[in-house]
Amino acid sequence: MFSSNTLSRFQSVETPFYYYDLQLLQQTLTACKAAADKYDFHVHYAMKANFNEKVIQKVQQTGFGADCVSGNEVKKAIEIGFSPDKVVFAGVGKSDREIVEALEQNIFCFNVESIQELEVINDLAAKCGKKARVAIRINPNVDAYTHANITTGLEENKFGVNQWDLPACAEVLKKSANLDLTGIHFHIGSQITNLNAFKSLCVKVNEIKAWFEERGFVLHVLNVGGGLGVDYHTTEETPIADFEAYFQIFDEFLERKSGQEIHFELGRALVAHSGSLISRVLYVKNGIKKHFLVLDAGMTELMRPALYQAYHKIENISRPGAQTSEDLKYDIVGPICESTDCFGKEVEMPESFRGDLIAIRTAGAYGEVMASKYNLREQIVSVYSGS
Ligand SMILES: Cc1ncc(COP(=O)(O)O)c(C=O)c1O
Ligand SMILES: N[C@@H](CCCC[NH3+])C(=O)O
Repeated sequence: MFSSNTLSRFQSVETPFYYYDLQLLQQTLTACKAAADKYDFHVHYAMKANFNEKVIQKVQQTGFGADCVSGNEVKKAIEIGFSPDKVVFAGVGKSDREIVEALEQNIFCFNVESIQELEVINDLAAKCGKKARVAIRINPNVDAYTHANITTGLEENKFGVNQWDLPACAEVLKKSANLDLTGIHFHIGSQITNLNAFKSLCVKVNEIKAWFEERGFVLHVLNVGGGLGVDYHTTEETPIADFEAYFQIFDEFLERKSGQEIHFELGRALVAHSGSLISRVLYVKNGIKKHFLVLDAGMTELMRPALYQAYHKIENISRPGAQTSEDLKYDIVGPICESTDCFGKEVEMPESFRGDLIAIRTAGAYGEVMASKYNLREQIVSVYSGS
């Protein structure tokens, strides 16, 4: 729950807005860093999860690298202070301009997602008089047991080089004078809560690593991506993900040679719980079959429920401690001209009124950054505490 100071501060800010608990963010980053350091693991923060400046500044100060998925993310990371040798650039559709700009910045490495991309990077690096460090992103065909829309490591997904293309990939690597192979890269999906998925990933990485090493390639880096999920139901009870249990799996199941670095690309688990979307009830519509709370925030501010039917805990923070009843359930909707503009259906809430403040919790990852201008909505603003 929010402190009374925070609640009274909320009264003076125009809704909707994102609220970030920077203290919780710092505790989360510190916990992750300590757990990673224990195994000498390297974490690159997946900037796509949240590139709010205050958030990424804290991430940068913790000593993590940055995992970027567009030229603008690469630029932003460097601008904020991430050292280029801690910046990696992934994505299935890097444009020539984005590649050249990243080459000019001397980033640590491109996570390359197709053989054609490998050839293009080699040509562009030659033109720039550079050697591009590359890791091959491989599609391991490992089930992440997560929502179908956020699974990335199955053969039907567009991401990475398929295993049957590895011989051709090795040929291109051997003949490309302007490529320098740093290692191999994997990412099987997001919001993964069944840690067995990561065990299966380790088994696959061991196999593929051996394949490369048998052919004389030296792999300095094994990058196993991100994907660690958070519990959206227990925002207060488990505000910090179990990083120790997560890293321990890789320590136990991943084979590494001495000197070989293990890299991670965590996004959601680092930032999700520290963000909430704060909104106000504009209207209460009581019907026979349904009661609706119409908020001033919509799918334009938080798209996850509309996009993946994602669950977020919704609280009426104007009525702390007020009783809920089985008989009073609301559909919590926004003002956007779409029927999917709904944050939750049949949500048990205390009786709510126009003007009440509503918090949509665990919205720090893939929330603000996925906001859109649809319906010519206002630019979303952010409020911070605990800095
Ligand atoms: C290549 C890559 N790395 C890292 C991430 C971060 O994932 P998460 O936020 O689930 O940790 C993603 C997003 O799914 C991704 O596509
Ligand atoms: N945007 C997604 C996750 C996709 C992660 C990026 N590959 C979410 O909101 O859960």
